[in-house]
Amino acid sequence: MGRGTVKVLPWLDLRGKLGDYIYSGKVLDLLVLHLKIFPISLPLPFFFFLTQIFFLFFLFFFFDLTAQDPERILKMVKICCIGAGYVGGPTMAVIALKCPEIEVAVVDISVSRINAWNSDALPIYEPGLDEVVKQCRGKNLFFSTDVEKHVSEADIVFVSVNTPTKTQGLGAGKAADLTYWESAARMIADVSKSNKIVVEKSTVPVKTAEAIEKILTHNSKGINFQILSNPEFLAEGTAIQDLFNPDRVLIGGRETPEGKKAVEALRDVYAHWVPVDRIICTNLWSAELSKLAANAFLAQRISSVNAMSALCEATGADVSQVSHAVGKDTRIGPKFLNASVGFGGSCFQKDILNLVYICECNGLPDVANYWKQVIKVNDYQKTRFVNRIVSSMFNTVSGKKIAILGFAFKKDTGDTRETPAIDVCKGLLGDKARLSIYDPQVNEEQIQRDLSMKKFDWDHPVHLQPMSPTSIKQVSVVWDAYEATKDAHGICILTEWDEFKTLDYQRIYENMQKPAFVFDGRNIVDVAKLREIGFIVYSIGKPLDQWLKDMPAVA
Ligand SMILES: NC(=O)C1=CN([C@@H]2O[C@H](COP(=O)(O)OP(=O)(O)OC[C@H]3O[C@@H](n4cnc5c(N)ncnc54)[C@H](O)[C@@H]3O)[C@@H](O)[C@H]2O)C=CC1
Ligand SMILES: O=C(O)[C@H]1O[C@H](OP(=O)(O)OP(=O)(O)OC[C@H]2O[C@@H](n3ccc(=O)[nH]c3=O)[C@H](O)[C@@H]2O)[C@H](O)[C@@H](O)[C@@H]1O
Repeated sequence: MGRGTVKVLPWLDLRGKLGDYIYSGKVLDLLVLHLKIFPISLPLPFFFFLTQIFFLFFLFFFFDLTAQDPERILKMVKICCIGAGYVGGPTMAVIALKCPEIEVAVVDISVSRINAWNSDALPIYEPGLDEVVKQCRGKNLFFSTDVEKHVSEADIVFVSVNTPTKTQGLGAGKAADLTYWESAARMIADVSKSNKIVVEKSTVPVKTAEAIEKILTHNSKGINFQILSNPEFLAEGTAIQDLFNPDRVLIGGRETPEGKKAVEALRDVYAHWVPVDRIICTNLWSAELSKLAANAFLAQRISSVNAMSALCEATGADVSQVSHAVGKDTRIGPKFLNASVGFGGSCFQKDILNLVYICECNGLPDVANYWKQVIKVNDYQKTRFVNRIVSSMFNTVSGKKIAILGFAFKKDTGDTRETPAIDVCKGLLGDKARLSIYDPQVNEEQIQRDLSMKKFDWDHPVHLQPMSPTSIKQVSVVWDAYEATKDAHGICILTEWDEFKTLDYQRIYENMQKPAFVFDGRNIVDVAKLREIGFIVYSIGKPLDQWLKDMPAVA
């Protein structure tokens, strides 16, 4: 490998591109490039032949490509990623697409997941993913359960396994459970016969690299392992876009000559499509902590705006107007200021709990308490939403049908991990409501499983999760918003799917019990229009109907 020094100047960047064409055998592309540079040669075959020869000489001798990259010519670089999940799958597919000369194997202990990756129905729904996988699968992208074989053959091993919150023992409810990480590290040490770069892709506590280094070096049989931290910042629903055009790529490594070489090698992979000024190289601990910090900052913005939404309802202000005015300040910026029923997803809560635990372990209880508040406000927001529903429906929803529109934690994903819908549904079921749930990407089995699973149990490999949870009788799952809302007393919008904006609310109103309520947890409906139809509308952080003012919710 080794275009590490190559990307600094534009003409050297061109050399990199030419090198890629040569190494990946794209002879036709090379000829096209040649014609672009010497268009005059097309009608003159002899001149074309001469300039082609000149062009190749120019490449090999002037730019001295062979001397720069002897290893790349002799040996195709192999990457293996342990963990074919929401991060491992899309990230490796994009690396395979952007680096045709690199062979990428994604491995997992879950047979069903790997089978799905090898089928037409991929195991995760992510816009644009299908096309990327289809372009590379079977060429330089492979999905396999033969974990050991692919790890032993790889030059770079990414580890992208689950890092759930511990549910038992020391640090239960906060600390990260590194069981899967540790078992992956021990397996790497066991099967390796050549030097490797091991990359932390999972989100891990600060100093995990040190622990992993110890496991690897104590079991290494003389093999050299370099550990890098390369946290992932993609968001679900926009993963492919985020991977194609990341705000930054972060690589942390040891500040030794070997560590720096390893950082350079990984930087070379990303440099195939990410501009070098967006590839940030730091020490290991900064990279590990930056990931936790980034998620904590993002979640904090949502809790801040959600806290404001409660104040808006109390005062008659409109949270969307407040967010807009605040976000116009260029120091604050407009993103991530949408009030909601609460943030969900597999990482925000888990990573903040992890951060809190690290602060406590480092004797910083005040810092820990500061971050804990972000989660407390999130829980408050979900409880507040449920209380608002129950109190406005005469303080009881017992036996009433409530339509739940949207169950995924955000639009454009089928992921339900830590979705606020779970807590809202559980709250309503606790008050004996009957729920009719519709989400365009989440099926009944998943919803029943989510509503019966214990907190944090979801974050384990699929085959280690409870197999057949008892299904909840008061919950039905339907495949149409109109079916879900038929004869319902109220509607809760819990995911901001675009299709919920354009439903025929007049038709829905006519088929509902009266008074008919809409509780919009995502601020996507046209409140004035719905009120005109006859609905009593609650929209997070918006001025309240007289009805709602008369029935205050106790948070
Ligand atoms: N989901 C997301 O959007 C993001 C997640 N992350 C982090 O990335 C890591 C992975 O997250 P996801 O991909 O969402 O999880 P996931 O649950 O979708 O995937 C993890 C995969 O690892 C496999 N696995 C576990 N132990 C294994 C072992 N020893 N050998 C082989 N395979 C094994 C599991 O079967 C599972 O398929 C977590 O640390 C998470 O915090 C980081 C950024 C974004
Ligand atoms: O570490 C991770 O797992 C990832 O977590 C988040 O990505 P993700 O959880 O996929 O989705 P987000 O777009 O961040 O949304 C998280 C939650 O916050 C909610 N949200 C988001 C933005 C907003 O303004 N308001 C709001 O309520 C969303 O609806 C969703 O429930 C981060 O955005 C990623 O950078 C990070 O890599």
